[in-house]
Amino acid sequence: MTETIVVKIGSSSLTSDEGGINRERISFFSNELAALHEAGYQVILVTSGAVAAGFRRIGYAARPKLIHEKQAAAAVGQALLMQAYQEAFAAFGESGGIAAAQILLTRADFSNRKRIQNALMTVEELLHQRAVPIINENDTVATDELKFGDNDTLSALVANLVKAKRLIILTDMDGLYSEDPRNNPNAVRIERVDQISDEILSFAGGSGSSVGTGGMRSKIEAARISMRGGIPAFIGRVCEPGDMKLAVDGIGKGTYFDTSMHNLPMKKQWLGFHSFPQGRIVVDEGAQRALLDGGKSLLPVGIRSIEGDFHSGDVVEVINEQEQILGRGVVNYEAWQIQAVAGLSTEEVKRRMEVVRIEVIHRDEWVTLKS
Ligand SMILES: Nc1ncnc2c1ncn2[C@@H]1O[C@H](COP(=O)(O)OP(=O)(O)O)[C@@H](O)[C@H]1O
Ligand SMILES: N[C@@H](CCC(=O)OP(=O)(O)O)C(=O)O
Repeated sequence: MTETIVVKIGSSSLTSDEGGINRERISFFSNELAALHEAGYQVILVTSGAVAAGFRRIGYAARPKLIHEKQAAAAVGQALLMQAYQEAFAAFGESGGIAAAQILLTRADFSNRKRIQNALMTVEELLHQRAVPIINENDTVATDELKFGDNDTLSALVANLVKAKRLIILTDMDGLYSEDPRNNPNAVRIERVDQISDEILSFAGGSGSSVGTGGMRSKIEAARISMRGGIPAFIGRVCEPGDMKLAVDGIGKGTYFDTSMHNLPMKKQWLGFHSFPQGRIVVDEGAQRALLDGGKSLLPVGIRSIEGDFHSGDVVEVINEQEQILGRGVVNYEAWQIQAVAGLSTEEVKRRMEVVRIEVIHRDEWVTLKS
């Protein structure tokens, strides 16, 4: 089977701080992507840069802050960005070059089964035809509260969706450092990460440039989503010819995030990444072990307390007493029912209440999110 690589390029690598596209950089990255394409990979690009590319052209002096101004800038910049990629990719391959295809997605598209399946089918057909799908958030329609905001998360969701061989997140730094090197030149680079611990998260700061948005923090969060879905990730820099291939081959300039997880089926991707939890269940250590290590269902006996007023069939988040998120699942009880039976043994629950299923969350309707 042909392997797919998802590459995410941030605004800071494609545009200048003053606004506008850096055509040289676009041409360089397109060269690097074409080399992967020619090596036989299926290549998907997740690109930022629409706002940064468009704000000057539309007449703003600096990157706008207001949502409608950003959306207007993105509407202008997205066209400029695609035009630049179209021109750059036209130079490769046979008869007219590699076709670059625009796909604009929102968070709402991922939550809607039909829409995301349609998007996936389109992406697969484009890859089959040896085109390069170029994905960005659909900034002009994404509402503030539902925005990805940065494209790091979007790229991890895309990598999961297509079951990529690797997610490559490119930025202006050659990997994750123990601290932002812009603030501390003595910070050391982390070569490999196999678990996103609190320490790793504490290393990551915000964006260093005036055009980037997410900084290292959102990249680490993206790596976590990717790893959860069984997709190894790389965060780093591609600055010399051949660097992209090295990054894919596991010897690039950056940090590698390894995973021993299996790919998540579509249903569990929805549960883990796209559903909207209606409440929280706090569980004890025994229940945590059963859910995380034992592949078991959640029973009333392991429940300490609940938060929120949810109904049977809703998605809830499960946390431990230290408030760490363990995962999400579809709950089989009403919130008031759990309140009545929390901490009780299965026999006692059955004695007190008529329930359709004894499991509060069945393991088939559960996805672990704690790494
Ligand atoms: N621990 C860290 N290691 C490396 N870079 C970091 C770290 N913490 C914060 N950063 C900053 O994250 C920036 C990259 O994120 P961002 O500006 O959002 O770029 P992009 O536009 O490529 O997504 C770097 O330029 C750097 O200043
Ligand atoms: N969709 C937006 C992405 C916003 C952004 O700047 O993201 P990033 O540079 O990846 O932190 C755009 O194209 O401008």
